[in-house]
Amino acid sequence: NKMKPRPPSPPVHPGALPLIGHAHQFYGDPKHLWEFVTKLSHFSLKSGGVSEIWMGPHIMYMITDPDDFMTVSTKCMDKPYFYKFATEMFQNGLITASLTTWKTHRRLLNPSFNLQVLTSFIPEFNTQARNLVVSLQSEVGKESFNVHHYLIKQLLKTVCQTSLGLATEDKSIDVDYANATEDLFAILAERFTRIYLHLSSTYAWSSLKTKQDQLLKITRGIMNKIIYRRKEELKMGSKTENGTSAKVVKFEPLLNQLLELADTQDAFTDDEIREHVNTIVAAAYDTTASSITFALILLGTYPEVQNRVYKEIQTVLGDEDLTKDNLPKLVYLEAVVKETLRLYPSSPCVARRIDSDVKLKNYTLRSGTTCLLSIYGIGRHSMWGADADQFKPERWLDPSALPSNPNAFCNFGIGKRDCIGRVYAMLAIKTMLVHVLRKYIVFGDVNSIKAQLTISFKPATTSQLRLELRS
Ligand code: HEM
Repeated sequence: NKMKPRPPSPPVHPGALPLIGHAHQFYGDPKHLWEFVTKLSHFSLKSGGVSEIWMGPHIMYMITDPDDFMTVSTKCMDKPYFYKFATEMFQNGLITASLTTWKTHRRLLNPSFNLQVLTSFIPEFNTQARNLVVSLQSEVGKESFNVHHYLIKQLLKTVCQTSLGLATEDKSIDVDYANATEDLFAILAERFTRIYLHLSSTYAWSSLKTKQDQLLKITRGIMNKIIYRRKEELKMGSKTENGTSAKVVKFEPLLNQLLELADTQDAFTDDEIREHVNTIVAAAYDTTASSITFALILLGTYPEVQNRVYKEIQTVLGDEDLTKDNLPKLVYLEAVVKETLRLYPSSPCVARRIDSDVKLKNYTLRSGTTCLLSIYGIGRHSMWGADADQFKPERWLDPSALPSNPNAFCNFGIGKRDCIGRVYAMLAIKTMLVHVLRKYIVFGDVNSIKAQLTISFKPATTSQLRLELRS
């Protein structure tokens, strides 16, 4: 018999039922979803980096091995069927676009995220961080409060500024847009956890779909108005040397860059521009706000780390603003941010469609399945050492103490379909932290925080942080 033996299947997560597989285990609120994802990740880690779960008849693999993570990220660029749930929301935006559209559009968008463009945003990051410090003032000396709430609002404003370049007095993007986007994320997560809503035919009749349509009308309406107005302004030549009609803006916002590409290279339609801006705003503010929240809570839990960050800020910056020259000198702050992301990844799990058999180190993933890549699991892998679960920013200062595997830190994804905003995120996170820590001492206890997963990862506990004025 010359037939090759079938490669072994990865260990199956416990608790599968006939027909529905593990679908019932997904069912629950966002806190439950987070607990379940951590459970799946730990099972995969214990199973040598690959495990299997069944959403009804559909096979999904869970990967927590860095090499296998890299193999899947580079070989498979398309997204699985449940990303399509977000297609109505983001259409041809980078996250949900078809592979063909994605290839051309990613190439066109990459220059908008180069270092020169991003460093031109730093003064705006400083301004927004100062606004955050002012708005936090009312919490000084009070009980523990919901700092994530403040960060969501401030980061949405920041990302909208750099993406849209609205004048300071322009309130086009405000509570309505933020609330609608948050609710849309919650709808996506809820649909994912309810297998009977995976079919578009059943979803079409659900109350969730009705709510989604109403919310989409709001977000589209707001964005369309802004784009239309900007086009008119640019046409009328009110473009200033800053590249925008907004009087005080000193950079070229993303929207203007895209309109220019549309004008000169016929690169995008108006709808596509809206879809890109919408996607980028949504991908940016939520993840970044969560990361800053967890960094502050961790600094509040470990006062000696907070002191060391503060001392570094004093030595490197004194009272100066952040600039492209002094930012790279904040090495301990960078270590704190990376360590926060490693343990509390704001994008803890991404997924790929397996469209042809993929050979991994010990298993072969079958074509027609889905692969979940657990960023959370890689962050807790034993390659980080016996102290993998502990918050120790110092590990980043000693390269010999870090895992030798180049894919160990994969919080922004790996390969061509990685995060286009990784440098943007690092700049924004650091700027916000510097301004807050310079003004306040923060107190928190990370062990008292429950987390939840609604597309991105965030705190579920609302008492998160206390603030005292730094004297
Ligand atoms: C701490 C903050 C952030 C984290 C942890 C994060 C993480 C990620 C990850 C893991 C991916 C890959 C998704 C996948 O493989 O399916 C991704 C994609 C993406 N991110 Fe981020 N991100 C962050 C901030 C940002 C920011 C600030 C922006 C924009 C300014 C952004 C825009 C995007 C976009 C557009 C994609 C899709 C890229 C593509 O498919 O070509 N992200 N992000």
